[in-house]
Amino acid sequence: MFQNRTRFRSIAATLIQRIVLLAGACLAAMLALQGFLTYRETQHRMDHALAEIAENSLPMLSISLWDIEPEVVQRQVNWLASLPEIGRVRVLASTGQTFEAGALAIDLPGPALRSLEIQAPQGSKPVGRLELWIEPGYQAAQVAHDTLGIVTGYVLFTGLLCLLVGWMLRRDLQRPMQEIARFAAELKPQELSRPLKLERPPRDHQDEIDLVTQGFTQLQSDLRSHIANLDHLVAERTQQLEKLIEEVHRLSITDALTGCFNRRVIEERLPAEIERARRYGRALSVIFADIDHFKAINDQLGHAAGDAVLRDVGALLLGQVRTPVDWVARYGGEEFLIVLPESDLVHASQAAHRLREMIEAQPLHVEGRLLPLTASFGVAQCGPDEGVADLLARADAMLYHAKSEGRNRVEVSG
Ligand SMILES: Nc1nc2c(ncn2[C@@H]2O[C@H](COP(=O)(O)OP(=O)(O)OP(=O)(O)O)[C@@H](O)[C@H]2O)c(=O)[nH]1
Repeated sequence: MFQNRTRFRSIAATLIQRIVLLAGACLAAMLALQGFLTYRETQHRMDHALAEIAENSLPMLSISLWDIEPEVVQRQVNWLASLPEIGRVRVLASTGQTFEAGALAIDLPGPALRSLEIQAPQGSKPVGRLELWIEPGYQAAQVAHDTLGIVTGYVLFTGLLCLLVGWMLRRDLQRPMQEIARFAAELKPQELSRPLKLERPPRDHQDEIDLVTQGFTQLQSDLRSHIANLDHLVAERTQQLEKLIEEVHRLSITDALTGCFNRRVIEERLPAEIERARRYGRALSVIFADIDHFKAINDQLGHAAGDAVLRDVGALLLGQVRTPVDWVARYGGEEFLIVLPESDLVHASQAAHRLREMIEAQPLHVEGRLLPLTASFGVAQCGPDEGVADLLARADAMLYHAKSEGRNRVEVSG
């Protein structure tokens, strides 16, 4: 799921391994302790059994030895040796006779575990001595038997406990943690609203996994609002940028003084207009307008006054054309070009006359003075195969003609 240099192992698996190791160590310690205690208890039990056997055997042995009946004594010794707890039996009679029986060699086990005086029946004097050795195999078997029973219980209990703890760790820790990790790894930025839902048994309390889940949900919500803020910011910035681009574009095609289009628009837009008019068989005309004696205004009233005149004439022209079909551009100096798509020579000529009359009829207010103003116009309609340069040259020739004919005139290229 995750790319990492170190090997992955779940917390639950580590905890289960540690619990099993700890349980093993505890089991071993319990085993040793239980073995020791069982050994002690078995020894005590054997001692007690031995003492009982010896006490019970003494009267019979006393009679047999007093009556000097060796066969009976030997039979009794044999019977004692046949008891499972007894490894070896020896009776030393005061007459010097020895009676022995048992599987255990006498020199192996060391001194007798129990050695008792056998008194004569009347109890006046001893008639012999009874020595008993325990059967080590029997004791070991007893220890093993008792220990095994208890240890089997321990092992079963510990194993069961480990299984239970392992199952709970997997259910309560491993599975939810894996679900959280899988959810986090597969979560896409556009899915931040998808809630993290864990399948957990009902509880009356919260735990660390609930805290992680809540933290994750909080993180998702924070990320969502952060992304929403960013989106909003991007949209706002994009809008500002679009406005700026629009403004930059407007400035790049606008003459700063008059607000008309600049020369660049003439170069870019006029050829396209002519092409469109030709393709659809429509008329297109242009008008050159040039303020008369503008140099005199500059010279007499100053350059600022000249600028004001240019601004006012530009505004007047812009106000009179049929925008956005017709458009006005400052050609240079005090000369304007008015482009009239969809207009033939008659309409263009009428428009030029109307403009001329308006300029003449509205003397401009410049620096508190009323300034009479006229302009000359040259009009031309685009011919069937005519290009931009030829069309402008013809209109310009008409303007030149109007100037030479006395100004404040409209000359139309026939
Ligand atoms: N104030 C101002 N003057 C300008 C600007 N551009 C050109 N001019 C001036 O406009 C004047 C044009 O003079 P001319 O070409 O002789 O034209 P005119 O005086 O109008 O004479 P005619 O056109 O023959 O009537 C020049 O003096 C230029 O310096 C401008 O942006 N502002």
